[in-house]
Amino acid sequence: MIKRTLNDIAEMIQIENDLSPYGKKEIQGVSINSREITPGQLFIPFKGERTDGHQYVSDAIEKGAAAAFWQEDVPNPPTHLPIIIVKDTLTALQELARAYRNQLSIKVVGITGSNGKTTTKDMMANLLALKYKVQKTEGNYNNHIGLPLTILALEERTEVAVLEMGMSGKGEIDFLTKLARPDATIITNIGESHLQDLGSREGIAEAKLEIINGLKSDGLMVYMGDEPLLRNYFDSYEGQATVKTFGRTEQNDLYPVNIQQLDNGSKFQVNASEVEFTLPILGMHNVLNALSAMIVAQHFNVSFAEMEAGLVKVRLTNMRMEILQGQNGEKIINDAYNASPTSTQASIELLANLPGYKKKILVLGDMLELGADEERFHEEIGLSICAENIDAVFTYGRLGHLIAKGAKEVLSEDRVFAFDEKAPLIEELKKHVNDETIVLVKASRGMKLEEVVEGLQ
Ligand SMILES: CC(=O)N[C@H]1[C@@H](OP(=O)(O)OP(=O)(O)OC[C@H]2O[C@@H](n3ccc(=O)[nH]c3=O)[C@H](O)[C@@H]2O)O[C@H](CO)[C@@H](O)[C@@H]1O[C@H](C)C(=O)N[C@@H](C)C(=O)N[C@H](CCC(=O)N[C@@H](CCC[C@@H](N)C(=O)O)C(=O)O)C(=O)O
Ligand SMILES: Nc1ncnc2c1ncn2[C@@H]1O[C@H](COP(=O)(O)OP(=O)(O)OP(=O)(O)O)[C@@H](O)[C@H]1O
Ligand SMILES: C[C@@H](N)C(=O)N[C@H](C)C(=O)O
Repeated sequence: MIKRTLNDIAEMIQIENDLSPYGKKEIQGVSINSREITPGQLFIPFKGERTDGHQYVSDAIEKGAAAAFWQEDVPNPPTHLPIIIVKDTLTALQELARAYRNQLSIKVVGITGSNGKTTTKDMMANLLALKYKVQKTEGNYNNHIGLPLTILALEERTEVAVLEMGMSGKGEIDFLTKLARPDATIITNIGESHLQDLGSREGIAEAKLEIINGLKSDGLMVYMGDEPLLRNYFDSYEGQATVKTFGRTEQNDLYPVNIQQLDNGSKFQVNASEVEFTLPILGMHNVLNALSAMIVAQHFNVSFAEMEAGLVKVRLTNMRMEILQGQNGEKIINDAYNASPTSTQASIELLANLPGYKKKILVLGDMLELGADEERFHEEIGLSICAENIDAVFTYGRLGHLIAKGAKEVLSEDRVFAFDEKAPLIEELKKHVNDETIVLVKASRGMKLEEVVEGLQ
């Protein structure tokens, strides 16, 4: 984590404060939450939806914070305390992170895409940790606040930082990538996430492609080559970066062969090696996520034989294809972190192809932020369900009724159940599960469908 004096920090964010007598006081790390302060940190207050962090500056320092920022338009700064007056605390956080990143002799991998950023980040970190001291985005800290916090948590001796870059609007990735200045970048896919804000998949692709704006000129750009919106862009790309593709088809630089679906993951080989890889994470989409990380790992001189050891140890951030056990002996795939049409289709494909279960049940909730076509997207999900592979569908939420409507076109009505409340859904679902059943649970973050998973356990 960042360790600098207050004088250093004033210089790094280019402000002129008389910090005496505190100028030589050193901070260790940064926090935006006084409830989580650890000794020596710099506390950065934000005006939030529920309260203003400036109310907690004195409290933070009493709890051991070494110093705090204070936004100049907030009255009554506690001048008797070690504080740095700034024009805007968010900008100060971001510029401190930018300056710190530029002082570090570190390689950076930036990962974006509609789906799979967090998963790919976890896989990437595992592969690079075989050879390097690696730090990565924790959880989903991937935006204009989370990414700067992640950078400021980097140790001076860290060799590679794996940073997740999220967005829900144009210009957001451009800001993040120019701050992080990555040496390698990945675009996992182009789905429909945040379509409401971006207007079209073309708009989503344009926003994701901003990641190349911060890529080092001799850097590596890796993208999902089966996506026409990306391939069309790179077919006329004239930049100096090395461009590599991954995907299902042989048009890509790296693609999987001899894929075996296991009950807890996949075995596969790739076109560029004889090594057989085992990925203890379900789903073909996660094989693709692994391929993107493997291309970057190869760029960092990690061998395929070493990658085999790295992939077999991958453990994902929770609620992504998390395999759990229910009260009645059923297996549960908790994939409830988030959902869009692309990620939901990937999960339905996974469940349909999973060997070893007599009964397979889908529990699907609303997919949010999809814009004007949201109802069509949900009905199409229902229509896509294959009656031969899926035994029952339970839906939750207003838009879940549209999934049910589509599902009833392909499954008999007695195999489709739509609910507006979680408790009755859980009660009915328990009647349908036993030790030969597997249940997959998926919806957007805002639906909190993990509460259904908890109801089964
Ligand atoms: C600034 C902050 O901390 N926000 C979080 C806070 O929000 P809220 O406004 O409710 O804060 P409060 O009013 O409660 O408090 C104000 C501040 O005061 C501090 N404080 C309060 C009380 C106290 O006793 N002491 C205090 O110090 C407090 O800490 C505040 O700083 O709480 C919300 C609920 O927990 C958080 O959600 C909110 O976090 C915001 C959203 C945030 O951006 N956090 C980042 C660190 C982050 O990276 N969060 C990720 C999610 C990122 C994300 O959604 N990514 C998108 C893509 C990017 C979209 C982009 N357009 C965007 O807007 O994000 C994606 O799809 O992945 C995470 O948490 O997982
Ligand atoms: N390559 C992929 N293609 C389609 N769906 C995917 C892919 N990778 C992951 N998913 C699905 O997306 C869900 C979210 O995965 P993950 O958290 O890694 O993505 P993310 O991009 O970080 O998501 P978010 O933007 O919501 O934070 C997973 O539970 C999985 O269902
Ligand atoms: C908060 C934003 N990153 C997100 O995940 N939106 C989804 C669609 C949700 O809120 O469920």
